[in-house]
Amino acid sequence: MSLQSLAHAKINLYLHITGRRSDGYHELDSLAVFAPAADRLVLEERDDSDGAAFLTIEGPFGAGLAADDSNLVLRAASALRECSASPDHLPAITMTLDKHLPVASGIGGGSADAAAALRLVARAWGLEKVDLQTLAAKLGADVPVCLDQVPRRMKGVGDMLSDAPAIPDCAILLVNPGIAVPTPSIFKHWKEACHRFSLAPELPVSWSDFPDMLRTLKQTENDLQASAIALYPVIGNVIDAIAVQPGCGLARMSGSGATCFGLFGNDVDAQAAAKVLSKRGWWCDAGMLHGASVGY
Ligand SMILES: C[C@](O)(CO)[C@H](O)COP(=O)(O)OP(=O)(O)OC[C@H]1O[C@@H](n2ccc(N)nc2=O)[C@H](O)[C@@H]1O
Ligand SMILES: Nc1ncnc2c1ncn2[C@@H]1O[C@H](COP(=O)(O)OP(=O)(O)OP(=O)(O)O)[C@@H](O)[C@H]1O
Repeated sequence: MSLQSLAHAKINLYLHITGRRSDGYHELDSLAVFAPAADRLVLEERDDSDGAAFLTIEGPFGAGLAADDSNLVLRAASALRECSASPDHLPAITMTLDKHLPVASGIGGGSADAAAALRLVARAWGLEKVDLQTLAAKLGADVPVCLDQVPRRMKGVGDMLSDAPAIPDCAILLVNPGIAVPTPSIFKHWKEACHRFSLAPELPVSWSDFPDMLRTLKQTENDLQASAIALYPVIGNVIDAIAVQPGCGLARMSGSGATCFGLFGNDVDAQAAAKVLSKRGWWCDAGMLHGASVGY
């Protein structure tokens, strides 16, 4: 048996830090959407029935990513194995991760891979009844939202998901300047430099069109953006370069960076901007939002 799934990049259209928990983690309010850019995970059954899971990694961002127990794909398989009544008799599996998303870049690539692994391994091992949302939350803050890969509002530390407003047709450009940004360092800088909590914005049930969505989003921010720019000034250059591309309605950083995005009313403008900015040696990817346009 062979199964496969795409693990799409998660983009935080806005990210407000709304509070702090006793364990040190910050409460967030964010609107997560998914870009067309994706890793691909393929699962194949082996002949053995000892519950073993193997991983091989390939693709443009595969180098330097360990295929050992630290990889979120294998951690997802382990978490599912623990849910089985007969873990040593499950079909052995090999997974191949084709890595197209830059690592540690604010677009939740590892989380998307973990969610894809949960979806595929649960099918391969007949564990579809397992509560994947609970397992996902244990694997990482962004893993629950990556299970369904549709726009969602995220609260808490990413574990409280609710419906997003219906999103109009919209294209997205992703740009990464080639630096890995560790999330803890950005939160640490924010805590020391700013540490002012934001309010959660009011969102409508739906946006009538692209300009309507932009009006709301322009009243929001990514609260981690200033800290990321302070530590990695090139991120500011990337945002400025996206903002001046024809048709760009909003340019902002996703997550804790360094990937930034531009929102465009149509795919042609987004593709043209990707062509221009990739000449600067930056990783660029453009296309229509994945899994959006509900109700349009
Ligand atoms: C910023 C987001 O990308 C928004 O989608 C995610 O919340 C980040 O999720 P993530 O990469 O899975 O983050 P983790 O690896 O769990 O967190 C790394 C570190 O960032 C800080 N951290 C992270 C998330 C959060 N809500 N509050 C925090 O204070 C903590 O110091 C934590 O130890
Ligand atoms: N399959 C994987 N793909 C990418 N990173 C992984 C994977 N498994 C484990 N990791 C580890 O997770 C860390 C974060 O990687 P990831 O690419 O998910 O970061 P991110 O895009 O900044 O996430 P977020 O948007 O949630 O902050 C990396 O430092 C990497 O070592």
